[in-house]
Amino acid sequence: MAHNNSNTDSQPDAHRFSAGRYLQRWNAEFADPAVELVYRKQREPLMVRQLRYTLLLWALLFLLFMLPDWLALGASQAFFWLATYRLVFVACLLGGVLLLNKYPVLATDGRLAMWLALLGHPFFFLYFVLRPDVTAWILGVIMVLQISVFLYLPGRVGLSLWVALFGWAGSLATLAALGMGPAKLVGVAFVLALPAVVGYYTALRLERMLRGEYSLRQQVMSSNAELRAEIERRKALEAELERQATTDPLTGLCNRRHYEALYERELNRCRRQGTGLSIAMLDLDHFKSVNDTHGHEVGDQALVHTAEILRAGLRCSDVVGRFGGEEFILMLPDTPLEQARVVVERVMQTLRSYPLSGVEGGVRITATVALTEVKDTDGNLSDTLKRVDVALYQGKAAGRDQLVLS
Ligand SMILES: Nc1nc2c(ncn2[C@@H]2O[C@H](COP(=O)(O)OP(=O)(O)OP(=O)(O)O)[C@@H](O)[C@H]2O)c(=O)[nH]1
Repeated sequence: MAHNNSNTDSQPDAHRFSAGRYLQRWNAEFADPAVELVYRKQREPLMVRQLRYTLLLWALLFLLFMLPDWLALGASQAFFWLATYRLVFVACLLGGVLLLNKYPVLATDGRLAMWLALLGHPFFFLYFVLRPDVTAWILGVIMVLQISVFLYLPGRVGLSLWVALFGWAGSLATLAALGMGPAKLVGVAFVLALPAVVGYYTALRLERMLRGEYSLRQQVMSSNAELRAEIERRKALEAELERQATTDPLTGLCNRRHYEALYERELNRCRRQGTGLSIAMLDLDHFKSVNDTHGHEVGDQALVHTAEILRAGLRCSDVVGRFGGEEFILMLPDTPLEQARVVVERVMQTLRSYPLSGVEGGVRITATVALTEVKDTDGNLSDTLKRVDVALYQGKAAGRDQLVLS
């Protein structure tokens, strides 16, 4: 497979990870290098810890095994060479730990561990030369090493394979150089190959499992993110639908349906608390001529302008609505008629004082307003509005731009 886009974000697309399908067969690494890098980055802290312990353990074992050397070889030249190799190699291992602390990426990159493992192997080849009496033991140790290279080096099966091949070939070459016969060499080749093969396939399965599990986790996380985004989108859509269902699209004020619901709620509350609820109907004067003179668009602007003045001139708890046309309705909870009158007169005055700008000469707007306080006999909004309509009609007939109480 080939992916062209190299995404190094911490969460690459889910479809790039369909449950390990994109793992390379021979080393169980992601075929997409970008995905492989992201995966290694995520494992880095754990791998650094593990590799640090492994290197320190190797260093300790290398030092400890100096004791059997001493017991077998005493203060001989062979001991000196082996001890020197041990000390140099231990120094390299400790250097590796220091490098690892400074560059944590070396843990998952795998090459530091590979070079250290390659450096450690010739020690055993030297052992073959200096201790021919314990060849079988050395072969045993190398077999353990073959497996441990796969199990303890960080998840780069491909690199571990090189180390195992080097140990296998180096051991055979050394033993051949020391005069081992072909029959024995073939036997040793098989014996040494066995742990390498077992180690390789075990590590391959382990790495495949780890990356497969990582892939699944990424898919789940990505699906969750998509789900969350979809939920957010639907919530926004619902809110928008709700807004459209309850507001007048031109002015953003409450529409009639919503207004009636709010009226019910406020009326019940005001009756319970014994406070007055006043309702005013505001009808713009000669609005037809605004449209006729300046055009429908300016007429719309005048409606928006009026809505802004109404909203700004009232309390937050007051409710302004537009029932269509050039009619606005004001609901003033907890406000008896006399107080409402003051408020409405103030709003009418503001309307008079602020003509619609942006049009040559401005558009002067006035309104006729009918105001009433909801009575106990009013069953619903229509009952109240009937009274208001009559008052409004009277206001219009009486010359407009005036407030009529009913
Ligand atoms: N621009 C615009 N005009 C509207 C809208 N709704 C209603 N109108 C206009 O408002 C005008 C209302 O006219 P009329 O009912 O005669 O009332 P008026 O001209 O204000 O006269 P009076 O109320 O008697 O003072 C009509 O020309 C409608 O077309 C709207 O949403 N936008």
